[in-house]
Amino acid sequence: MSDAYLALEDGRVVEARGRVPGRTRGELVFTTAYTGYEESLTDPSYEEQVLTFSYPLIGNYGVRAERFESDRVHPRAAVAREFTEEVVEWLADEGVPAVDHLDTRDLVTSIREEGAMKVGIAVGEDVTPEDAKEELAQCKGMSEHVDIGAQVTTTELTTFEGDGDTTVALVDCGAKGSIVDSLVDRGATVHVLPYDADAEDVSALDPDVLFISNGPGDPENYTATHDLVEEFAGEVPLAGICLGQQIVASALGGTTEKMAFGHHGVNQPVRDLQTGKVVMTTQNHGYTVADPGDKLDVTQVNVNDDTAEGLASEELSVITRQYHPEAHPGPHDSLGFFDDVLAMAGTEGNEHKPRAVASD
Ligand SMILES: NC(=O)CC[C@H](N)C(=O)O
Repeated sequence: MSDAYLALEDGRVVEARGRVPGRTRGELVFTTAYTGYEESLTDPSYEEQVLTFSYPLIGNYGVRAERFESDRVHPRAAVAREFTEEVVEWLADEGVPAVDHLDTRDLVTSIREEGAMKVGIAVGEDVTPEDAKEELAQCKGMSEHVDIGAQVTTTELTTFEGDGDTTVALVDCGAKGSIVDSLVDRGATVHVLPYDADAEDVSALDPDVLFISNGPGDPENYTATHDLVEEFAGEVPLAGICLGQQIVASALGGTTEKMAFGHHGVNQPVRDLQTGKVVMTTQNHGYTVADPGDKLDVTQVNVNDDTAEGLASEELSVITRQYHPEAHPGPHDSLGFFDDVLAMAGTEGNEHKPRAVASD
């Protein structure tokens, strides 16, 4: 008997050590990031997912709130080979079930071979495999969370003042805090809007850039955000990261699709098609732009699988990234993206010198 069971969609039930009790379910994904567990666990993009760490020891440098990317832990549960006590206390405070002492390498291999799969989790003294199977039976597919943006967005307009003269309207579909920081660091004033903001809300801000954030779930479900992109394309420069790239592409005539298990890690190589330069990037996504349509050009591709990593339109003033140029966690190779966004706005930021060694 064990005090923790994972019921997988492929029919297996895996035993583990229970670290934080609870019963839950979600799409089982993994990250190969070997640092940044605080940033990953507080990334709203993981909403409704169960996050498995391929790196064996999670918590070896403590837990500090200043590294958090949002105000709470977003995965429905956390899985690792070993969690430290400090991480267990943090997850317990947040009410997030956690398990360890299982073969996470085997779990990651299964996800790689069979694709991201649903999982039911039951943790506690008297749990049984049937409890985990009951959770699995209730688990929705990611695309079935049709209003997932409501679970992660800001409830009201929030402004972060910069000392330059660029105004950015950022639509919060589950934005990581370091995206806002990266813009404010460069002098922009960032108005963070709810994911379902309408055209009047944006026009009232008279922004130099409309920026669509990262976020969880299927990009096709963000209908209000699609409408904003369609409304302002060609009127206001557009930028987007991860989910933002997917929504912009879809709203401008492209298509998106679900990947087998996505890209979740901090060492994904991306090549710029113009310069040929390769940068290492942080990635966390399970959907991708299958076809950018005829209004956007692919400017950067993933070296491993040729998926679209950067899109642009000079005519419409659009620049988007599938990866996370803000890092947090991961390499700073692509922080220059934020300078490019402000340059596209045609205004001057502050004298900030990008922290990155090289921009993408
Ligand atoms: N980090 C993100 O913005 C993720 C985008 C989208 N939910 C995906 O999984 O592809």
